[in-house]
Amino acid sequence: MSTIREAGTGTGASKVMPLPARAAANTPMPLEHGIARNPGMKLDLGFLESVRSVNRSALERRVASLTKRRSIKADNQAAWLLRAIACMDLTTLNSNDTDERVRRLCAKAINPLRRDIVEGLGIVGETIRPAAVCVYHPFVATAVDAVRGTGIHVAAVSTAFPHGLAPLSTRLQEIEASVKDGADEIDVVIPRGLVYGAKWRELFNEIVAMRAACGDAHLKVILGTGDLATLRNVMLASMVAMMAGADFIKTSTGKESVNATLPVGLAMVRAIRAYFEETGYLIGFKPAGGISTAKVSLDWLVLMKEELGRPWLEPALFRFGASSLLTDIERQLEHHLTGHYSANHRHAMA
Ligand SMILES: O=C[C@H](O)COP(=O)(O)O
Repeated sequence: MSTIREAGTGTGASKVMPLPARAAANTPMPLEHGIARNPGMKLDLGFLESVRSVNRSALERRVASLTKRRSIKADNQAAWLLRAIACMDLTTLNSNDTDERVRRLCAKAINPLRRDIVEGLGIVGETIRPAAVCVYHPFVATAVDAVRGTGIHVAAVSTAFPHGLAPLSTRLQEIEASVKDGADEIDVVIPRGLVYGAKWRELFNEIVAMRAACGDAHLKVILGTGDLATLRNVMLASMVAMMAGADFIKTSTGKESVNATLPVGLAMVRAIRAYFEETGYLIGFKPAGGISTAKVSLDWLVLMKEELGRPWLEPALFRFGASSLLTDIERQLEHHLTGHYSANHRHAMA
């Protein structure tokens, strides 16, 4: 088996998005020294009003060209799939979650691939693990305990996930409780009604308060894009979240009838680019919900590389929110090595 090349080197000559002069002047810290945390900015209603409409068919055409044109094969594909694991928030968000299930999820995160697959790929001794496990608040302490010392983060879905329909004070208390229990990252949901009513200032103020409640924990803002009706709403909600200090913007809870789709993801990625051009800050992106196949994960990675560039193939700026993706990636890697697929139950999850 030949050495696996680093993911991100094999789909062509895409460059990191050029740094515009204005952003270059504002960029607070070069990438090689880490990514400066987005401090947010004042709510710019003028900018929001200037966004007229978003051309859905142009986004769909762009997605089609990216996913059809790019074909990632063999060793190169295995490398990209390992990259997908490293950029994963391995998730369990079920009504029947238990401490025991969360411990099993964490055990899988610590050893995401079977030993024979690790040996076959020639990556013994390399640490390839999901960036985080993602759980409901009551399981944060259990997860923190289970992954202690591994470098895996614990993300908590707080703020009355998945609907966000509790008083703001209750939602802020939930964030504070998750942080107290040791969560490194907090995934919050926005009340979608604030978007329908174009209550941008109220939405902005809520997210500012959530960011304050997070303290040092990183804030991922879930838009629930399947509920937002228009791509313009998706763009505007993305901008408001970033202006309010989001570290990441995230598509979906996994509980909407439509979750992460590539064209909607592209609209959010373009909003990240616009925010970068305005402020110089790099915001992370997390598609989540319904991403369950290795093939689709490759489409998302290609989209990130082509639209934003190499920094967005790192867990600091890109995550999949996924409960079953790891199972399919492990199956595909086994197929890559043996030419055979095994049953899903041979790749035990939580
Ligand atoms: O945030 C993550 C999602 O809830 C996971 O959704 P999924 O179960 O469809 O992978």
